Amino acid sequence: MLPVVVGARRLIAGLKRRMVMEEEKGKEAMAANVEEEKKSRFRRICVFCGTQPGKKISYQEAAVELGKELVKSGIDLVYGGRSIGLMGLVSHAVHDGGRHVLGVTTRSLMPSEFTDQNVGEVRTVSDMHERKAAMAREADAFIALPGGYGTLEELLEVITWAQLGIHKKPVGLLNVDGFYDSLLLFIDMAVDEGFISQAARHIVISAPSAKELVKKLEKEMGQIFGCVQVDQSKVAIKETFGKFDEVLNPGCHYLPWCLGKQIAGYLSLRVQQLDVCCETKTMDNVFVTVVASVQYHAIADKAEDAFYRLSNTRSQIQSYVFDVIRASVPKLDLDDVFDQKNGIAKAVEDELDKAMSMYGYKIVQTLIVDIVPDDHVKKAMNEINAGKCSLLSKLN
Ligand SMILES: C/C(=C\CNc1ncnc2c1ncn2[C@@H]1O[C@H](COP(=O)(O)O)[C@@H](O)[C@H]1O)CO
Repeated sequence: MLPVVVGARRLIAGLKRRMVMEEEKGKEAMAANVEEEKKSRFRRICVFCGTQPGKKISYQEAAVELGKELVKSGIDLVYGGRSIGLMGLVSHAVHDGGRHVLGVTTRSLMPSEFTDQNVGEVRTVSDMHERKAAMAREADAFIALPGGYGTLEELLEVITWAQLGIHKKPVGLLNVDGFYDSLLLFIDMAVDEGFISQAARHIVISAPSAKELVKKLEKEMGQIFGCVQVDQSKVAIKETFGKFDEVLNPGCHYLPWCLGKQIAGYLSLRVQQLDVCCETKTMDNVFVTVVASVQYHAIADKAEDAFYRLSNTRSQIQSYVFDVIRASVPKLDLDDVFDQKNGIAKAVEDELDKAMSMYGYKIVQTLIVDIVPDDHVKKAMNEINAGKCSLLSKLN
């Protein structure tokens, strides 16, 4: 046979083999995609984020990471429709990964002089209110990446709508590098001050990475469908129409929200530790810092008290420790404080246990882990000790 024909045959056979391999690969990829898509309960997520890229590279990386996570989970995107800042990064990542991108914009936000490289479908609506309503309607959940006023406004609106029962879609904060720490602290403070209820506090779900956040939102979505999972070492507080109903133990529970059932929050039963530094003065006028270490846990049978009666357990424990130490140490000389540290610890523990059991907490152990006298006294004590040592060495 002519060498040209042999070469052509080999080439065709090689091509055929490659085609079969590509087909197999395609099938595997499709199977993997189907597998991935099965993973999410969400069809489409709405992302709010900055029109600016932000100063840290981590913000931009997080936008791309979120886009890729949506693709991996088979979730489409709805967003504000511009291709600038973090908005551009997340929308391109989703589009490049083959998922559908819906940008909702208004004529005023998207004038013809802007030459954004928009991807996917762009829907133009008449005003900003209609735009937000359309984005919310099209999504099964919301995620806020770092951003400015626009992002905050969109985020707070969907949180408020959830609080009012206008929607039942989970709301997540992608807390990149602690960007949203101060907002979360503000929310906790508003809960402590009585402006936000415990139940409404749980509307906001946060995580430092896209993967964790999507997972948490999925879990929350299960809850919205009525299934609640209580993890080991925790109990959940169930309310019916805002009133305490029962304490749920670890496992799976069904809570139909249409009958007013909901989880007001979770309570950890694990032992926790709090170190309290208390400055006080001894009878011989030495300023000392006494460091007490308290181990405590919520009592399962008193979970209702532990959840509702105290807004800040740790600051309450701290106040009791201060009270007992400031009542006992000034009655003792410095040397006696060292000698009687176990007695002081016992007094703190007894007082704490009595007081905290009313609030559903058990004090496991209290130790005085350090007694630090004022610097001048420490120096003087060191000098006295050094003097004693040199005298002893001379005598020997
Ligand atoms: C800043 C510039 C134009 C602003 N144009 C916007 N276009 C589209 N969407 C916007 C715009 N401004 C705010 N949004 C929405 O709010 C979020 C971003 O606002 P932030 O203040 O940057 O956080 C975003 O989710 C949008 O939906 C000049 O080019």
